[in-house]
Amino acid sequence: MSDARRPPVVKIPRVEAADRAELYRALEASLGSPFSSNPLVPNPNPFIIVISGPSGVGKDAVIKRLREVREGIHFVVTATSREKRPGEVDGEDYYFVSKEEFLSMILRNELLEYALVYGDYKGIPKQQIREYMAKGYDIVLRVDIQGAATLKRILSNSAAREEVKHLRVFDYVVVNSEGKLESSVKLVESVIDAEKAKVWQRKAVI
Ligand SMILES: Nc1ncnc2c1ncn2[C@@H]1O[C@H](COP(=O)(O)OP(=O)(O)OP(=O)(O)O)[C@@H](O)[C@H]1O
Repeated sequence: MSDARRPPVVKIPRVEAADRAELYRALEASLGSPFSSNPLVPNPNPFIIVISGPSGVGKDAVIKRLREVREGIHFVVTATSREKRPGEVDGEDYYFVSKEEFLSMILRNELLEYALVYGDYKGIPKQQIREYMAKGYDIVLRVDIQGAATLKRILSNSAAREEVKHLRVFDYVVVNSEGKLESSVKLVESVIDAEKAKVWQRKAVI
């Protein structure tokens, strides 16, 4: 075997000192072939994206299109105590529950965030988020600006929580300009992709 075909001589780090990925890389390099075709970097964490903004800016339009163009996202269906309107579908538009049921969901701490809007309760069920995150889905939540501020506080990890006082509520601003829905949705997709490619990923604990 000529020198050119021989795997390069690689210094193997000390087992006690090196982390597992470092050790695998060194062993693979010295053998000249990988142990497995699986990447060493784990899959990115499922991601929670909160879409918020004043009424009429196009939140629903952006979410509707995002669902059409992107796989692997789950749009959380809000629970509400208001009456179902004609044409609305339970489990699709909202989960319709009685006021008593809603209050017991609050007591059982089953809601990530809730609000009383014109006498009716609206809230985000935690179980749905847990279930879909466990399956690897990214989660999309749609809330008003007040809800976004609450979620930012809840979803930020404890290290970030200390800084939150100095941060503005939002991480990104997408301007949904008149007639530019496609580019708005593309920008939202880029935000998701960039966040998932981060070395230090956010990890929401629900
Ligand atoms: N980029 C855009 N260009 C033109 N029209 C748009 C654009 N985005 C949304 N719209 C239209 O603007 C209207 C309001 O949008 P949408 O209902 O999605 O807003 P929203 O933020 O969800 O509002 P609300 O909070 O009141 O429910 C809809 O008729 C929608 O089709």
